[in-house]
Amino acid sequence: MAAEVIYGDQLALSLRQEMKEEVTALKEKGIVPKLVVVLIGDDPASKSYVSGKQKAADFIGINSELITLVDTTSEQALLDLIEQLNNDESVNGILVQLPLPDQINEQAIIEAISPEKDVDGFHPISIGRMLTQQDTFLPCTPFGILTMLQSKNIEIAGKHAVIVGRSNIVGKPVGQLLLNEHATVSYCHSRTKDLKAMTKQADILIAAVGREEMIDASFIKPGAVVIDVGVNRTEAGTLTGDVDFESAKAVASYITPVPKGVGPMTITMLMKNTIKAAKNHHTKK
Ligand SMILES: NC(=O)C1=CN([C@@H]2O[C@H](COP(=O)(O)OP(=O)(O)OC[C@H]3O[C@@H](n4cnc5c(N)ncnc54)[C@H](OP(=O)(O)O)[C@@H]3O)[C@@H](O)[C@H]2O)C=CC1
Ligand SMILES: Nc1nc(=O)c2c([nH]1)NC[C@@H]1CN(c3ccc(C(=O)N[C@@H](CCC(=O)O)C(=O)O)cc3)C=[N+]21
Repeated sequence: MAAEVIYGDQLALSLRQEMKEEVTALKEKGIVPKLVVVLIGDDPASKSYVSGKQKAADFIGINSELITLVDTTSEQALLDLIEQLNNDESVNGILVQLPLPDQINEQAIIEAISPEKDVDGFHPISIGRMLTQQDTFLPCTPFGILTMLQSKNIEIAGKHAVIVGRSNIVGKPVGQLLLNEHATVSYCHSRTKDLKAMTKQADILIAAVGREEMIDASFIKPGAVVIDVGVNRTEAGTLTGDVDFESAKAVASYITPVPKGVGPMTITMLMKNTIKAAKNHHTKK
């Protein structure tokens, strides 16, 4: 039997509709959530992501501002901008699009953003809070994946989740969120000896590598849930995931497509975090 496809774009739309109503109600109380996105350089993939985010913000009624800087911007200039945004009472969320050019230390930038405005959930304080299961901004892609699993009532507790990829923004935190939901979690990466032997054990398989269709049916246990995080641009210019969708679909129980899978959910959770930041700011005043 073919897997059920979990369409992130459809779930994203219904969540955005709910958020739009919530923002309308907040505005009646004088609260207007505001997100500032800082984009350095003119990488086409980054631009496409940023425009998706702006569309979502417009739809929901979130005030979003894009600051574009040249790719020769110095680390100090970016730190100064962040300080200014940290001190700006009207700004609730700050996102600096990654990756950054070589002259800028990424970790220094992530740590400069006020944890109260860290809607990406990348600050060490946010990560520490996630690890210790305190209230925080969850990183958007892992949060989106969890929301997709929950939307289908997919059982996580006691299941073996295998994550392929251990980046700070996707692999590591998605494993942590699934651990918090009581999964047994294994991480695989470029030094893993026998990848297929690992992925074959997965009840929930998360592919977050960035290699075009590297996971085909032969890596998947029949009936597994397959979440494809990869967004790869092919030579032909189309988008494809880390999973060979057609072959995987024949053995999995659930599968996410690319595009229209995890990507739109990442953006949606960013909006959710921005609304949360605005509400937090208001209750603190
Ligand atoms: N849909 C969405 O919302 C998002 C999608 N993405 C996409 O997800 C993918 C991953 O992104 P990101 O985590 O930032 O990428 P990174 O490049 O930071 O991490 C890739 C990970 O894959 C591992 N890896 C590389 N080659 C292999 C291999 N042959 N076998 C096993 N593991 C391997 C690396 O291992 P090692 O650590 O040993 O180097 C690393 O941990 C990309 O396609 C990206 O575009 C990213 C963010 C959001
Ligand atoms: N500070 C920061 N935060 C991020 O969250 C962040 C980042 N930097 N840098 C880059 C990655 C990548 N990422 C994506 C988000 C949405 C889609 C997405 O919506 N993709 C659509 C397709 C979009 C298209 O057509 O180009 C889809 O999968 O359907 C993709 C990729 C967020 N990232």
